[in-house]
Amino acid sequence: MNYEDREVLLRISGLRKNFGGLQVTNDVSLDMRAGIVTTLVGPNGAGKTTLFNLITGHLKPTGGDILWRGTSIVGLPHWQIARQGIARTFQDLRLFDHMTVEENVLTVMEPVSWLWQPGGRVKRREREDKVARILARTGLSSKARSRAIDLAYAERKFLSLARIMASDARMWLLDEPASGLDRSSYDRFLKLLRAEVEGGVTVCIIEHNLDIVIGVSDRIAFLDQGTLLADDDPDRVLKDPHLAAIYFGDQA
Ligand SMILES: Nc1ncnc2c1ncn2[C@@H]1O[C@H](COP(=O)(O)OP(=O)(O)OP(=O)(O)O)[C@@H](O)[C@H]1O
Repeated sequence: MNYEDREVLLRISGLRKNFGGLQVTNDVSLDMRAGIVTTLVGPNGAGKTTLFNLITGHLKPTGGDILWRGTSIVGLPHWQIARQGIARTFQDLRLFDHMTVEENVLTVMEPVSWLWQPGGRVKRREREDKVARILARTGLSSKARSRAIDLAYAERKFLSLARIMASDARMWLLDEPASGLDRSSYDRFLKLLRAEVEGGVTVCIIEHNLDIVIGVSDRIAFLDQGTLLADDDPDRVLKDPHLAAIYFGDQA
C-alpha cells in the first residue's frame, strides 16, 4: 500500500514546546500512518524525547495539537492516552527490578495498570496464557521466574518489549529499543518488530545508531533544534548532504 493511502493514526500539528525562553519543539507537524515504522533522528538535544513526552501526555504543549485517530489528546493525563492505545518504552527501561519477568509483564495487564486497555479485564488464567505466549515470542520463556534485575542487558530490552506487547497498544513509541544489542539479539528484535507491524502495530522509534536506523525505518523524521527538517523515505533523508552534515557534525 502507498504511504499516502494509509490511515493517519497520529497527527502532530504545529506543535510547540517552550521551557522558559528555550523553544525545544518549534512548530512541528508530522503524521504517523498505520503500519509504518517512523524513526526520529537528530543530534543530541534536537527534541526527540520531548516529542515523545508531548505525545504521551508527560508534557503539555505550549501550542499546537496532537490528534489520535482524528481526536485531540492534548491535555489528557498520560494514563488516559495510554489507555487509548499509545504505549511507550523508556531509554532507561523502567522495569520492576525486583519482580519476576512474568510479573513484570502481568502488571501491564492488571486492570489498575496505566497501560490497561478497554476490554482487557480478562481472567487470570487467560492473562497467564497471554504472558506465556509473549515470553515465548520475546525469547524469555526460560527466564519467566527470574527477577528482572538478574537479566542480561539484551534480556532486559526484550522484557521492555514484552511489556509493551502485553499492553495491546496500537501505537508503540520506543526509545532506543535496539541500542547495545549484540548481532543475534538485534536480528531477533528486527524480526519481532516486523511481525508486530505486520500484525497491525504502528511504531515510532528514537534512534542514534545509523545502522539501526537503516535497518528499521520505513520513514525518517529528522529533527534539529526542535525543528522538523525532513519527513521522508529513508533513502532520501540519508542521502541529503545538509542533513548528513548536521547528523555527523554531532557525532564528531
Ligand atoms: N524539563 C526540561 N526543562 C528544561 N529544558 C529541557 C527539559 N527537558 C528537555 N529540555 C531541553 O530541551 C532540549 C531537547 O531535549 P530532548 O531531551 O528532547 O532532546 P533529544 O533529541 O531527545 O536529545 P538526546 O538525543 O540527547 O536524548 C534540550 O536542550 C534539553 O536540554
